[in-house]
Amino acid sequence: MQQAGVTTVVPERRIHLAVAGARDDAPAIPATSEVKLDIRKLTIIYGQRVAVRDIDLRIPAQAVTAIIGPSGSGKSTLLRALNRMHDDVPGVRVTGEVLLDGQPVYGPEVDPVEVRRRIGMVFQRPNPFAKSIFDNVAFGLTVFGARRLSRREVAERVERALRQAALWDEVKDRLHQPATSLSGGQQQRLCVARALAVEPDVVLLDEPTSALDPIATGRIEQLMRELVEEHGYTVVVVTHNMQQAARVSDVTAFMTVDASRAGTLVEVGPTARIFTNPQDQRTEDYITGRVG
Ligand SMILES: Nc1ncnc2c1ncn2[C@@H]1O[C@H](COP(=O)(O)OP(=O)(O)OP(=O)(O)O)[C@@H](O)[C@H]1O
Repeated sequence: MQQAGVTTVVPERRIHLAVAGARDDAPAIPATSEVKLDIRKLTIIYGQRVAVRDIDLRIPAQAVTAIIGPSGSGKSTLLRALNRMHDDVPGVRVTGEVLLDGQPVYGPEVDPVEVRRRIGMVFQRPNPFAKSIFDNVAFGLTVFGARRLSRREVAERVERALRQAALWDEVKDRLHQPATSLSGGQQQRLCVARALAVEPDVVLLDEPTSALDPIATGRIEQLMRELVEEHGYTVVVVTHNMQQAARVSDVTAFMTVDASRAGTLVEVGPTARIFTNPQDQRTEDYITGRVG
């Protein structure tokens, strides 16, 4: 991971982005790159209020996509719509389409539980259950499991998920201790492991480091890259932290609030381009700290 800041030219002006390590080594997303999630005309309404309007966004497979934007621009609302987290909230209406590998996530015959197995989620604050480390990771295997796994299969899945979440070495000798005995950063990696145990395709992370110190934050950032580069997951992360978006993501989507206070997507593109040569004035104003 690069750590240096980048000085760059944004139309006719030199701006030192207060962005450590923008991923200028990241390849541009080729036009043919596989689309994992295809979001079409997605609108999300809370009661009478449109929170997010007409979002068209394609999330590439096996890449980290960051969603950035000011508070209230609907980043979390959009993220939650991707795996139907709004289904159980009264008064929330979602229109438009989300396709996962070309298949509608909101189709009438689609089981939302299966959607959530394929699209896992990690929240802002680590939220382990009041159970052991092992049982936290094994939990989803009982909820989502199509068939009952043997004890050995469960143990193998738990170990694999903990390894992928870069936590195995720290917990392998204390798997039956309470999850609450872990540090905040370890708890957050445990939550990642819990999401991975059911073998999803996509991992959504909603401000996953906002409650963590810089070292634990760095570990989660590194983990996001490993999930993509070593294990082939598709990662979507909502973050307030532009340095984080620049460090970890391949693609950045910038959202803002329109005149009617609905969240809209302003632009999306390879992260290096968004941070060095944004096409829209609103993006430039945000990344250079003039608004936000
Ligand atoms: N459950 C809810 N009921 C009603 N309105 C909501 C609900 N959740 C969010 N909103 C509203 O929807 C809008 C978008 O909120 P959201 O949390 O998605 O934005 P955000 O960009 O993620 O903000 P932040 O960066 O502050 O987390 C806000 O105006 C918010 O008040």
